[in-house]
Amino acid sequence: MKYSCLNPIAPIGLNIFSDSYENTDNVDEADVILVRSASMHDMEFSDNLKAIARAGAGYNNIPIEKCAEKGIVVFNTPGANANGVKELVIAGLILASRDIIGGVNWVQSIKDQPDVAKLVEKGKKQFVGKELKGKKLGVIGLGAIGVLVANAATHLGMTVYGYDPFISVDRAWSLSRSVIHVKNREDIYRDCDYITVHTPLIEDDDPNSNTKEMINKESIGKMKDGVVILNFSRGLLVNDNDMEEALKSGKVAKYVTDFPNDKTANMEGVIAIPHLGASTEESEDNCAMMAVKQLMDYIENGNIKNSVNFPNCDAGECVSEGRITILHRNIPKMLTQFTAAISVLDVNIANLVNKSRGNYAYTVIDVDTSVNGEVVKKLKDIEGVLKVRVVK
Ligand SMILES: NC(=O)c1ccc[n+]([C@@H]2O[C@H](COP(=O)([O-])OP(=O)(O)OC[C@H]3O[C@@H](n4cnc5c(N)ncnc54)[C@H](O)[C@@H]3O)[C@@H](O)[C@H]2O)c1
Ligand SMILES: O=C(O)[C@H](O)COP(=O)(O)O
Repeated sequence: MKYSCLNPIAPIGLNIFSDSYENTDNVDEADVILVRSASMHDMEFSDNLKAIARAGAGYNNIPIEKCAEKGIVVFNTPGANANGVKELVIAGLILASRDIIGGVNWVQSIKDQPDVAKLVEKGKKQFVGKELKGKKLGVIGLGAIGVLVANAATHLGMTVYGYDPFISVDRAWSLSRSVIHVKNREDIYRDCDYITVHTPLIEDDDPNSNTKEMINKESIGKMKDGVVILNFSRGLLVNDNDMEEALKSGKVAKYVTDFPNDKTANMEGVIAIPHLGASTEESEDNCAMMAVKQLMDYIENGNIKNSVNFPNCDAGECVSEGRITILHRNIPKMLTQFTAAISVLDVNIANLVNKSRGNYAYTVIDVDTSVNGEVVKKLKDIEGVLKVRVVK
């Protein structure tokens, strides 16, 4: 098996690959690809490519539908970098409230003058800030990161409002009881001094699901004067023109973003961080290890965990004589056709697992004899089959 990395991936993760895996710089010959934020939208994928692992959370840099159509399973590593982002969000809250950046830059500007200590005491009043304790924080999106941010902020003495209409049961369990559950974004807009967004970038006609540019003229208009907005999710969650106007008028006091661009990097009132949320040794290690383990389990056993375009499926370790995996469309009569194709050739099915997700489905078939090319050909010829792989 050959793997290719489109971004630097932490060695502790790559070292998990056994001797059966070798690195290649030629993406066209790779069986699996590891990626962080490199855009894959303009890439052509070879027929040999079986899986892509995003060592991170957001996968908007990967064309997941196009991959599904080619039978390429795309994984991400949910939660693996959440603590790194949480800590930077807390730093963002503090940077927006205390003029640490202005103060530090000012000290640099006076450092060659005589009696710096005296100048500091005289000049520090220009950098007076506010405390977070007692302020209201709205967290939109209570996933791996949002929950950690919400919980941490309660320990800073903030009153925290949380909004997520799609929150998972596990996340709900881990959310502090001190977090106030709100059922619509408007409550957050109306009441909060700080608003932080932790949803994926989603473009959808349904305004409840859509997150693209959810921070815009209209939503900002519903917010408190002097609100602070933090965006450690994706730049496109915010309409930059509307933000510029709101910063100029003072409606928004500060905009903290981990995704600066040509416009926001030049805007007054913006604290621009160069996408450092997950750039900690710990997060990079966690993501790399999780990504490699998921890829190996898929290659060696056909198991799918944390895919973003195919259903999760755990058929266990492959102990039977043969195992075939089939990525296919989620349409009627597929299983009947698979079993028919296999039984015609006198092969006995020992175990079968079938899972579906939206338009796509996945079937793992364990057989009592080793799999021959004829079986594979018969399966591949079935309408709706996207990829057939002999795992063993
Ligand atoms: N700055 C960074 O370096 C960095 C690092 C990791 C993740 N991210 C970004 O942060 C996002 C969130 O990461 P995560 O690990 O918490 O992901 P996650 O999948 O655990 O959580 C996302 C949450 O958003 C919720 N959600 C989806 N649509 C929503 C909507 N319309 N309104 C409210 N909530 C909605 C989901 O229900 C889910 O609970 C990622 O998608 C990525 O874009 C950035
Ligand atoms: O979605 C993510 O996981 C983050 O944006 C991190 O991206 P990175 O791996 O390029 O730092």
